[in-house]
Amino acid sequence: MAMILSYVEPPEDVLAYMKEHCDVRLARPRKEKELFYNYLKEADGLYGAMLKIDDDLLDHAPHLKVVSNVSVGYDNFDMEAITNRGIMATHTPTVLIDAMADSMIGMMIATAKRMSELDRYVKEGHWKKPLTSDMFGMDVTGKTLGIIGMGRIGEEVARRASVGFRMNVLYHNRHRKPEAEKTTGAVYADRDELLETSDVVMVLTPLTESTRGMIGAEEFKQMKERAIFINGGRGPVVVEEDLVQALEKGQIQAAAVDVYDKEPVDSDHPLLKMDNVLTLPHSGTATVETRHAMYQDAAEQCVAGVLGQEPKHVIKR
Ligand SMILES: NC(=O)C1=CN([C@@H]2O[C@H](COP(=O)(O)OP(=O)(O)OC[C@H]3O[C@@H](n4cnc5c(N)ncnc54)[C@H](OP(=O)(O)O)[C@@H]3O)[C@@H](O)[C@H]2O)C=CC1
Ligand SMILES: O=CC(=O)O
Repeated sequence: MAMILSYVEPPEDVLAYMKEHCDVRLARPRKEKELFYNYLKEADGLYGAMLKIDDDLLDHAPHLKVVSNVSVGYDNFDMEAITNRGIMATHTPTVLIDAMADSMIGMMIATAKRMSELDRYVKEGHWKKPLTSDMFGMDVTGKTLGIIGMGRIGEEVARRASVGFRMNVLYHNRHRKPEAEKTTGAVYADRDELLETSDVVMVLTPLTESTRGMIGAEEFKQMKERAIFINGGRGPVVVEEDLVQALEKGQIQAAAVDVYDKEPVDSDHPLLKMDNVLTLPHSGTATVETRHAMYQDAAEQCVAGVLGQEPKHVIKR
């Protein structure tokens, strides 16, 4: 019987589904290192999220047919190492789109309206008189949203923003998307135009060699002084130090961050000390329904892969 090694704990029903088709072993690569590597020697499928899958790991996995990520992002995969060995890589691009788009809109509204700051203001007992203008936020309705990396998730953000909030939506990718322009109302812009004219700049690219560090000091300088910056893609797409400096210098108004260079983020990270920064714990898809759907989707693909069938979302290089 084919064996899947899971390094995450899937919901019970998902685990039961996998067990109907395969032998399933659970082991954590750090906490149960020896056990993990023992199972890896025999594994046909590897199931989980965030673990670096590279030559070092694959050298211990001679039978592996499929690596299944419980996420859409796959920057933890060394795709060359994986495909050179004839292993399939899969991910979960469809089931999380709405949850993630909702989170991006939520981050935009919460930051523009200074909601976490005001929440603390009330809870800490400072609300003794009507709010003064120094505590006011910014409207988003009718403003300009710039999306860098308008893919599956970005398109849903664009749709929500243009229909729901009557925002002018600009986007920048390496390639134009004429169909998506028609269905979402988003307008293509070059990077400079997007950075210079957007009231809210949102980053939703994957982490790749071409996006690493793509938003840094120069890009923050180009943004409006009242701009809100939101990173929902991956931490290293943004030069974190430059974001901190841009906020300290008042080059931008505020930020919302769901992803960091190092996760979990250190508790003394400067971003965590700033009132005008909403800091979330990589929780863009963290709803009961969506996380369950991601686990199930990745499980179905892992099972298909080890049984010699074609999984739904094989990552093409
Ligand atoms: N915070 C969270 O919890 C979550 C984060 N994510 C992150 O969001 C990312 C996006 O997901 P998804 O929308 O499904 O991905 P897609 O692949 O559908 O979209 C990514 C978009 O980025 C664009 N892009 C890629 N490279 C560049 C570049 N160098 N410059 C400009 N644009 C670029 C691509 O267009 P083109 O190729 O034309 O450039 C594409 O339109 C994931 O890879 C993941 O990192 C996803 C889910 C949850
Ligand atoms: O970060 C989450 C993902 O699905 O990618």
